[in-house]
Amino acid sequence: MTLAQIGIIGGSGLYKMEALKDVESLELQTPFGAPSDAVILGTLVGTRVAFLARHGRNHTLLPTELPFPANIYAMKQLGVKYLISASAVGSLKAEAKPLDMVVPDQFIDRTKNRISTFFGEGIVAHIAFGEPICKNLAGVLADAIASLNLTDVTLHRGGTYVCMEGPAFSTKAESNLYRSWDATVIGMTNLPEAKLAREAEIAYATLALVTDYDCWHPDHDSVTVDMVIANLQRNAVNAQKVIEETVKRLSENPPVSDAHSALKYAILTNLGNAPTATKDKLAFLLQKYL
Ligand SMILES: CSC[C@H]1O[C@H](OP(=O)(O)O)[C@H](O)[C@@H]1O
Ligand SMILES: Nc1ncnc2[nH]cnc12
Repeated sequence: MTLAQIGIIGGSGLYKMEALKDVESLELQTPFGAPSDAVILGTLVGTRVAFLARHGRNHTLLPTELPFPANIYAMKQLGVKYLISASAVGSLKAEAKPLDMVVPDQFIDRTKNRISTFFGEGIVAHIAFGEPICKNLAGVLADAIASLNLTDVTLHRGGTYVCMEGPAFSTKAESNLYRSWDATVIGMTNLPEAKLAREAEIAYATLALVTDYDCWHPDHDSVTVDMVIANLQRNAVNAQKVIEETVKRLSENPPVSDAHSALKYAILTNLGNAPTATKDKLAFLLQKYL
């Protein structure tokens, strides 16, 4: 049963969607454990959506501690087909200034300790990930941002998000290295989420909200949390407006997405002979293919 077709994962600063009505709080369990916190089901501009605070509503989980598989599987269990991730990021380019919004189209993986697949235990799959973000969902998100004409906010369509392990911010040498790779923003969370969402055949797009210039910038010797927090609060207000407008557009005109059939040619194992326990564990992902 589908409880919500649109999911929202709120990152640092976005722990709650103020405009949700008819709210239900679900303490979910998945075969991959419990999600970061209760999933909040609610109505936004007439559409049921599922909201999850990525680090918990009281921000208690480090990026490395995040239960990414449980978070994405929980969204799948609810019937989510489109997932919007709101995330705080540092900027690696002068033109992407604090408070700006970036809708990235690529990732570079610099994580070390993340689980970013549902597969294993007798079932092997290799999803295509050349285009890690759903272009159509990202287009709806970017158009929604553009339509709002937010004060002090410039929209940047496309760009590369470097996903680092953290929790410490980068060194200057690292920050300059990522700049030399032409990356646009840096964060600590979105890449494992995007991979798992693709395996779960959920279209995924990132609303990257710039909080700081990372440490490469001549005005910043290092990134500090107090610098980030001041901008997080303004970003959270803007993010909610953007999400509301995006949900309205998605419900009026749900886009097609390659992500919705990502497993079609990805599974190498003959599922007929695969371990029953693994098939049961992955039931929400595999049901179409069994
Ligand atoms: C706010 S400082 C660093 C913290 O913020 C970002 O989190 P999220 O992507 O959940 O908004 C970044 O990835 C770090 O986890
Ligand atoms: N400079 C930065 N590096 C990594 N993650 C961030 N999140 C917000 N700012 C960041």
